[in-house]
Amino acid sequence: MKIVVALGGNALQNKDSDFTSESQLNIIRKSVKHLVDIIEKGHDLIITHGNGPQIGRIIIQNEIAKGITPAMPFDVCGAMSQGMIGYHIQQALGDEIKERGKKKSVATIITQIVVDKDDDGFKNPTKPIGPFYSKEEALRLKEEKGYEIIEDSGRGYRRVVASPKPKKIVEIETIRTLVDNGNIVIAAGGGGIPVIEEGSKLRGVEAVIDKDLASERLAKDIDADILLILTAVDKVYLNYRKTNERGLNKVGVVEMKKYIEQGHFAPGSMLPKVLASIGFVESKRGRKAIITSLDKANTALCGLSGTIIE
Ligand SMILES: Nc1ncnc2c1ncn2[C@@H]1O[C@H](COP(=O)(O)OP(=O)(O)O)[C@@H](O)[C@H]1O
Ligand SMILES: NC(=O)OP(=O)(O)O
Repeated sequence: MKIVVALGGNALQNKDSDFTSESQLNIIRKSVKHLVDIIEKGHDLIITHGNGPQIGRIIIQNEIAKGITPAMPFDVCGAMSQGMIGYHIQQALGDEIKERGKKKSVATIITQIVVDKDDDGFKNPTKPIGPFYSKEEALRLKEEKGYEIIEDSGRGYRRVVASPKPKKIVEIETIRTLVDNGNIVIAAGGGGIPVIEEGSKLRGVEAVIDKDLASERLAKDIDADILLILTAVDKVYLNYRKTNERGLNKVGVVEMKKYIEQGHFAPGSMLPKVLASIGFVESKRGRKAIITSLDKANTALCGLSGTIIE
């Protein structure tokens, strides 16, 4: 099977207070073991990943360094996050594959994704980036730096930025060629670098695309069989974090759409995962999406855990 695996933040970082490069590589080394288990079952993997915490921190580094060295624009920070995270996944995955006596090449593709310059996402910022703040810190940053702030699923306050929808993956032919030739590809990291078309040229824009929606685009474009979204929770829940919380196992798209209308999924966190899953499953008969945690990925592929949307 051809599987697009979307790695969420918890596969890339330990906790919000431990952001060293060493810590990121260590957690990725643990995460890739689950991915190599999938590869050993004979599946072809295309890996995407988030970058919300990482791009937020790169932007903070740029803000602090202002006056010493020029600040890089958002699109360049997005490219930096793709390179940084792709490098660690590429190294960790390559080492794990070698250790298990397998032969497979791993390559990261710096990926640009075309967005519509008039996308509503530019007017209404929804993508949380960077660290979590207390309410007081968040209000101070709003005042001092003009950040847009939201409360993020009961986990604290975060800066939000524009998040236009992904329309077209610029490097799709390269990705397809590498996948078709048996390579493991890391692409559309951080949702891809958002670019707009200006005549025959591309121009980077100030935004962060949602990686789950970008993963849906990629999974459709390479004709994947499964979109596997790995995050911090083992399942999608109804009435999440309430006393009547209930995990979803196998769900059809009609039922899932009903739950969206009832407001069960938080925008900026679970909602894009559910929307990406529905979009992928609806696009072709036989396609399946799974939302689960990294440690449940393998059992979920056997239909034994996670939320499976068919
Ligand atoms: N209905 C829901 N079911 C499960 N998790 C939910 C739900 N609504 C919001 N969430 C939150 O969404 C989080 C996943 O989104 P996010 O942290 O943005 O993902 P990522 O792993 O891609 O960074 C979960 O860890 C949980 O805190
Ligand atoms: N770009 C993006 O969606 O990142 P996260 O998954 O880390 O939020």
